[in-house]
Amino acid sequence: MSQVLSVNGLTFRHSSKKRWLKKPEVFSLGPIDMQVIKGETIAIIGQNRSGKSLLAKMLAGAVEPDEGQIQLQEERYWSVKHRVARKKADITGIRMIFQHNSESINPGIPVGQILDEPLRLNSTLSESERKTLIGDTLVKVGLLREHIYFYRHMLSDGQQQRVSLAKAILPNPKVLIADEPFAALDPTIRSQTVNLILKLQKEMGLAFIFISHNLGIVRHIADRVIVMDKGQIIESGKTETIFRWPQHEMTKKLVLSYQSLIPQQTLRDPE
Ligand SMILES: Nc1ncnc2c1ncn2[C@@H]1O[C@H](COP(=O)(O)OP(=O)(O)OP(=O)(O)O)[C@@H](O)[C@H]1O
Repeated sequence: MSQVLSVNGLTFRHSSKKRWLKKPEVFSLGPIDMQVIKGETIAIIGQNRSGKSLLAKMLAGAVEPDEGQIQLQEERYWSVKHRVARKKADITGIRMIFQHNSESINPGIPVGQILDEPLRLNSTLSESERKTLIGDTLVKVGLLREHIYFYRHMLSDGQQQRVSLAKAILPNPKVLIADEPFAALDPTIRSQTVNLILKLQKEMGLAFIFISHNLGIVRHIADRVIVMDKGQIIESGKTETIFRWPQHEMTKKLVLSYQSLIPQQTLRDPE
């Protein structure tokens, strides 16, 4: 099994300077160690403000850690010691999608242009190659080539989610990170999106790391679960092991509150 991502000693120390308009508060995260294998799905769970989003942002390169190292395959993607300038290939290797996906789609620009911009900046492809790639990617996420002419207001929530996904997978990343990707979607679109991501993972060998409060989805699609509390990973393991034999008190609490939402009949059913 090939490892795509390796994280060692990743640490973030809160400094009020970093968020000068927000209320000062003390928060530090890590040190975090984690390994990700090609094609696997990892869920990050935990209570509010446990540091899940911050970890995701550091992995995606949106927030700079204070210490540690992130290695994407053999390439050092980020390291404090070496302050390596991230190469284009590295930046496109890990991509992130957000919960409020419509905000990531500029309302004044047609879909084709939105998708072309990062390609234009990060690749050496010609205009016609980019157009073909964008069309193919739209089809891959279940949209039409003609959607390049559409503006945000002409798209449904589900279609907007697909555009965000298309944007994320265009540079053919190794790892896709998503912060609550299913939370804002209604149940039908949610299950379509889940299936779409599973399909893309199979086709592209994409590793998928997602944050979710929806433990039903977590149990359904994650191979492994990472549990966070107060900026630390307090427990991690195979999904079924975590759900059946949670060790840490916080994990027990999360699993119990999830089980209380499942109809009792389902719980008592023999396997
Ligand atoms: N860019 C940042 N700079 C400094 N501090 C941050 C940054 N992003 C988040 N934090 C701090 O990290 C802490 C954890 O927040 P985070 O959003 O990671 O939690 P979370 O586990 O994702 O919570 P939720 O489930 O509510 O989304 C908070 O105290 C927040 O203020």
